Amino acid sequence: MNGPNMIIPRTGIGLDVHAFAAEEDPRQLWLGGLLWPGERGLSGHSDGDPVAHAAADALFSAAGVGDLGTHFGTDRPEFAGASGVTLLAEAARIVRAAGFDIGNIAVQFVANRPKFGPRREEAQQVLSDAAGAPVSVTATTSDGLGFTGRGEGISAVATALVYPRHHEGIGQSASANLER
Ligand SMILES: Nc1ccn([C@@H]2O[C@H](COP(=O)(O)O)[C@@H](O)[C@H]2O)c(=O)n1
Ligand SMILES: C[C@@]1(CO)OP(=O)(O)OP(=O)(O)OC[C@H]1O
Repeated sequence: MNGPNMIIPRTGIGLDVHAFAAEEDPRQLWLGGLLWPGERGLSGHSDGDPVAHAAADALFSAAGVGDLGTHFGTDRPEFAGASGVTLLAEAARIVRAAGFDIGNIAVQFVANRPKFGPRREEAQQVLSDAAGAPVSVTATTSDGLGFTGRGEGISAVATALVYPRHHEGIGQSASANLER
């Protein structure tokens, strides 16, 4: 039952896909907030980190304050080459400014490589520091199927849980608080 003083958490979802850059392109791979030396880079306006981007989009979705394009559009030259960690930290700042606290973020990416397991703790630490809340990351292959199976790109999906810091009028004030 929803009492007048009950805090109702909100979930959000984010999905991001980046294609691998051409083989001759010197872009480096950024994934889960980490640099992966020797791995082929992903294309993108920013550093192309789908894990960080999906996490940021899940936060925006949970707070109901738009999405990645709303806040970090590709028409904004200041985000060219931007680090996914920086975008996630900025997304968390925006969501908190809109009146929400962040419970957690969970991300799963789909790729044949890099092999993520050995660097999971490192990635989770970097992303959790950026979000100021626990971020967990899991990885899977698509069993050789689809664009991820063919090694054409990497996809990531994320969920986030946020909850309003103050109960009153949060539905109306989320956008207004963004301006403050
Ligand atoms: N890039 C990846 C992909 C997967 N893993 C780990 O391997 C496990 C098995 O993958 P399946 O595709 O067969 O589910 C998976 O659960 C991950 O632990 C990985 O580290 N890096
Ligand atoms: C992050 C932004 C902005 O630099 O660019 P991309 O790196 O291309 O990433 P995408 O996931 O397509 O999201 C759009 C933009 O907000």
